[in-house]
Amino acid sequence: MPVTVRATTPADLDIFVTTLHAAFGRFPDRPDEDGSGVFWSALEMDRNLLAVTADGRAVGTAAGYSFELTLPGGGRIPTTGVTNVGVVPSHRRRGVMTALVRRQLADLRARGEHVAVLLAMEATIYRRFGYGPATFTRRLSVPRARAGFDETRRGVPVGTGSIEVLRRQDCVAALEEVYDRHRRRRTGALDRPHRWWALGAGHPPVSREPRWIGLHRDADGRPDGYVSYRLEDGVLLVDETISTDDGVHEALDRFVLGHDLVREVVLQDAPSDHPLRWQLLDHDAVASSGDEAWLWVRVLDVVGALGARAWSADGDLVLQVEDPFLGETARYRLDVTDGRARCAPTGCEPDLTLDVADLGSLYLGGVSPRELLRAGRITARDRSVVQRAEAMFRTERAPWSHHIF
Ligand SMILES: CC(=O)SCCNC(=O)CCNC(=O)[C@H](O)C(C)(C)COP(=O)(O)OP(=O)(O)OC[C@H]1O[C@@H](n2cnc3c(N)ncnc32)[C@H](O)[C@@H]1OP(=O)(O)O
Repeated sequence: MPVTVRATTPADLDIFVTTLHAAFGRFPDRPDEDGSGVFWSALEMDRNLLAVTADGRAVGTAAGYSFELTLPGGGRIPTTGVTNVGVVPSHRRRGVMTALVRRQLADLRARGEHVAVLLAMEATIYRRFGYGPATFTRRLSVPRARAGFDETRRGVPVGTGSIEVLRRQDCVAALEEVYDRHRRRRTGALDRPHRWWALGAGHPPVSREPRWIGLHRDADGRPDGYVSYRLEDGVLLVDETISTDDGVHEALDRFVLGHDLVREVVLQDAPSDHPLRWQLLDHDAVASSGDEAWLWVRVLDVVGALGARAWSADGDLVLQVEDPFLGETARYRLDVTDGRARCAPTGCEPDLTLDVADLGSLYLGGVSPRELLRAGRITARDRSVVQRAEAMFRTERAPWSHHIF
């Protein structure tokens, strides 16, 4: 049965939420009277889509949030966080999602956006639509009894700040401000618009669920980091540790790893390059699990996207980018001088040939071209090209994203 995809308005909120929850098999929570209090409260109803059957039944949804994404080199671009894609079980596998995604990608291109991003429910769904996994997280668990820091390291930070334990609701403004400073500097991070904090939308510590916050302040008393956590049956679970400085980050890690009445500390969704095991006396005390993709990137405009980020090495590359979902193939010449790129369509022979989803994976510098070559995902003219690509795409730190939307 053919469906029509149409944009929603605020008047569609109820039908949007009901259809979405039917797709997920859940009953919709209702937000508080002021519109706050559940993760989807920050929906932008002028940006969402509904798939409707010929007899007027809503059977599918897709949403977009307006975010800003931090790129390698610190540039920031507007991007859409795609989410709430759902098709009611009675209408699956008939192309409803495909119709929603096709319309959404066209809309996002019309807005002039270079990339779209999403968090995937299942890693098998989104590659076909041109999204590639681009940032990664892992779960780090440490038995507290083995959590001693190695004080003989050459670079043990000299802490001049302090940590205060507060309830989440008593320091929201400080959390918002610290997060905002962090995300402007961290490649792969998304902003958390004020509206999310004001509504308590999203997940802790943005949402209003009770949390303890270790708020770090510098020597002048200015907040410059925090850790959001709770204790469950002797396990201290960290939602996120946010700071703009490695020394502050270590101070916050020391704080949770030194907490009394705790058997184990779990850093959920930690960056993939967290140096914790190199900071402890017992290298093997840190168990890493749950390695997974977090942010998936979909390049919409190759010229705009490649021109917007900074590059770690100068050089030139010709990329052939294949986009089977949109039925497009094109070659682009990338010329990098002093870390900035000029990118333009070309007719030259390609150095690298890759799917647009793999370009999305490489874009933020969190995935190595060599690894994709070894995996058979990209092809290269010769080895020297891969070395050059490796040096150019690389970023100093792994990109990390931790906004749940
Ligand atoms: C960013 C986010 O919102 S993540 C949340 C995604 N939503 C959910 O998981 C909610 C529960 N699931 C659903 O609502 C639906 O099954 C959806 C949205 C995942 C898919 O909707 P459908 O309308 O059935 O997809 P559609 O018929 O367009 O299928 C497109 C292709 O994706 C494939 N596909 C669809 N769902 C899945 C899946 N869960 N895993 C792997 N492949 C899938 C289909 O087989 C089809 O492949 P083909 O083109 O080779 O034939």
